[in-house]
Formats: sequence, structure tokens, C-alpha cells
Amino acid sequence: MANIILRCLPGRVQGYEYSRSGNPTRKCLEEAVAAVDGAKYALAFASGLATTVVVVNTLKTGDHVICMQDVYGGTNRYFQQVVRNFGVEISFVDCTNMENVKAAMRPTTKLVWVETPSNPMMEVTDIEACASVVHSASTAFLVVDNTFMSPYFQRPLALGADVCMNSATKYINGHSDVVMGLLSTNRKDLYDRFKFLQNALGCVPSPFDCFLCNRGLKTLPLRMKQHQASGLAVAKFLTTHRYVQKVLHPAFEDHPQYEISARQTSGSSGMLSLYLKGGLEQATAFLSNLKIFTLAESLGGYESLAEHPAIMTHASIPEAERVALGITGSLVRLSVGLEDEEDLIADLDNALNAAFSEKKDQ
Ligand SMILES: Cc1ncc(COP(=O)(O)O)c(C=O)c1O
Ligand SMILES: N[C@@H](CCSC[C@H](N)C(=O)O)C(=O)O
Repeated sequence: MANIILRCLPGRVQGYEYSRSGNPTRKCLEEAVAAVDGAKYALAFASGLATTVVVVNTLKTGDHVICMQDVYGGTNRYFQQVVRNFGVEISFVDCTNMENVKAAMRPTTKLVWVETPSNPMMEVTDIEACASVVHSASTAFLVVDNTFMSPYFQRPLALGADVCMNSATKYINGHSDVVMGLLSTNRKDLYDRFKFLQNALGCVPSPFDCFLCNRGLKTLPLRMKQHQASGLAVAKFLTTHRYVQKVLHPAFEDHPQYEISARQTSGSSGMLSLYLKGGLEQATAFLSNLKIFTLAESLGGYESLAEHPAIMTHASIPEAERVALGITGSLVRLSVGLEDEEDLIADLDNALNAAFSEKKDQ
């Protein structure tokens, strides 16, 4: 009887032995992600940060990492407050300028980590140029965190990156109901090591989350087109607003890396940041007066979110470093969702006017 039951387990029949090591639902998602990233291989992990942990676990004590200076606060926190404790050296570098990357390279550099556009300053790194610097000067591999763009608008592997990483929690899943990370690569050596670590470290997503993410992926093109259109409409509106100092959007001609962005992407997402006139007081008043935008961390979902990077997503970065990056009290980040564009604009207008009239009344 026991033999019959065991022989009937579908996993065994299909060559799967244990769900952490591999399961058909995860495999199905990984194949779909490889296809959209233009990769031979893709792997899914328990979160975006778990994916970063796996990448870093390919290193050893004494190795050196170059990390883009403006990255998601949790990536910065992991490199500064965890990875450094294991004797891996980290340089935070402004990778928008290739001379900085060249100057930071060392014989021990094994990993270059770039996020483009970056969170929250929307800085753009030239992926092709960066890959060429990294590959000509070292045996390091280049990882591009593509979370803000998704594969619909940017394909880092085709531009020379060795690894493309995504927090699938964001645009790829798109429904704000899954936390997951993905990486894809064409390099068999890296894939083999990542696959080994996926099992050995155990930071895997559940099959149900893989099912949800695969289902979300089906509508990625439709969602991204709408995020782009509404994101641009909101950004254009904000540039004309009397209480807005500056809008950071890579598709605007005044963005410092506008030409690079236009060359390496096929569009823009719903992400943008803005500086309000005034400071922290006006920024918090603005955020508390929003009604359609929800005040929350995360991004890339169907719903519009607004957040204050200095207090929320990037709070773990030491204040002086944060301010030097431009993450000040007056900086707000928006993730423009799929609601009607005119409602979103009216919400922002009302909240801005309310924030500044509250100030006047005091
Ligand atoms: C650009 C970027 N990369 C990575 C991460 C980490 O992803 P997760 O929250 O899925 O761990 C985030 C947000 O958390 C992010 O914004
Ligand atoms: N409180 C969390 C921060 C989550 S930030 C999520 C996302 N990357 C974003 O930028 O909104 C933490 O401390 O990790």
C-alpha cells in the first residue's frame, strides 16, 4: 500500500523531490520570467531582499562590492549593516558617471550592483557603458535591479548586464498581494550557483505566491502602458503646480540622464519623485491630505501610493548620507496606479493646496 501511495505522488512522477528544491508551480513562473527578461534562466525567491541575499552569498570574505549610491533603503541597509560584518567591503558610488565606477574598481571587486532608475531619486545608470567598464576591468558581474521599470520597459540583459533582479512584489506581480524576488541570467555558471543557493539558503516563495505572480504577469503590458500614461500626466501636472519645486522623472528632458533613459528603455513606469516648496512640515501636511493616493511604502501596484522616503523607505540610511543623496524633508515619492488620471490629479491638487493653506493659517 505505502509503495502505491508514494508512486502516486505527482512530484515524484515529474522528478520533483521536495518543494524547497523545486516544484512545478515555481518552475512555471521561472520559465515565464526567463521569457520576458530575454534570459536562458530565471529563479524565484521569497522577496526582493532575499534575492539580494542570494546574490551576495556568491561572495567571500575579502571581496569588494560596488553599489550604486542611491538604492532602495533596504538594499543600502543590507550592504552597510549586514554584509560589511562578514568582511566584504562595499563602496557606494554614483554610477551615473562611469569615471566614478572606473575609479572605484579594485582587483577584488566581484559584484557591481546598480538600480536604474534608482529609488527614490530616479537616477539613471547607462547599463551598456557600466557593463563594459565592469567587464573590461575585472571578473566582477553586474546586477541590475530593474524593479522600477519591469521587463516591459527595460531589458538589462540585452544591454550587457550579467544578472537582472526584480522585486516582483512591485510591477511584475502588480496586485500588492505577494512579496517575491526574481533574478534572471544567461550565464550558466551564475545560474548554477544561484540555484544551489536557492535551495541551500531556503529563501523560496510559496507555490501559491508563484501562481499569483504568474497570473499577475499576464497583464503586465496593459498595466505598464497605463502606469506610464498616468505617471506622465501626473508628472506634467505637478511641474506646473505653484507649490512644487521640482519633479524627478526620467522621461522629462530636464532629467540629467534623459538621453540615456530614452536610449535604454522603451518607456517609463508610474514612478516619480518631487520636491515640494517648503520642508518637512509641508510634505507631511500634503501626505496627510491625500485621499486617493494611500500613504504607504511599496510601489508598482494597481493602487496609487505616496510616501516620504526620509521617514519611511530610506529611514535606515544615516541622515547625513541621506541628505547628501538629496533625500530631504521636502522629497515625496509617488507610485501612480491605475485609477482615473483626472481623479489622481485632483487629489494631488487638493492635498497641495490644503498643505500650504494650513501653513498660511498657522
Ligand atoms: C528597487 C527595490 N529593490 C528591491 C526591493 C526589495 O524588495 P522586497 O520588498 O520584495 O524585498 C525594493 C523594495 O522593497 C525596491 O524598491
Ligand atoms: N519598512 C520596510 C521598508 C519597505 S520599503 C518597500 C519598497 N521597497 C519601497 O521602496 O516602497 C523595511 O524596513 O524594510
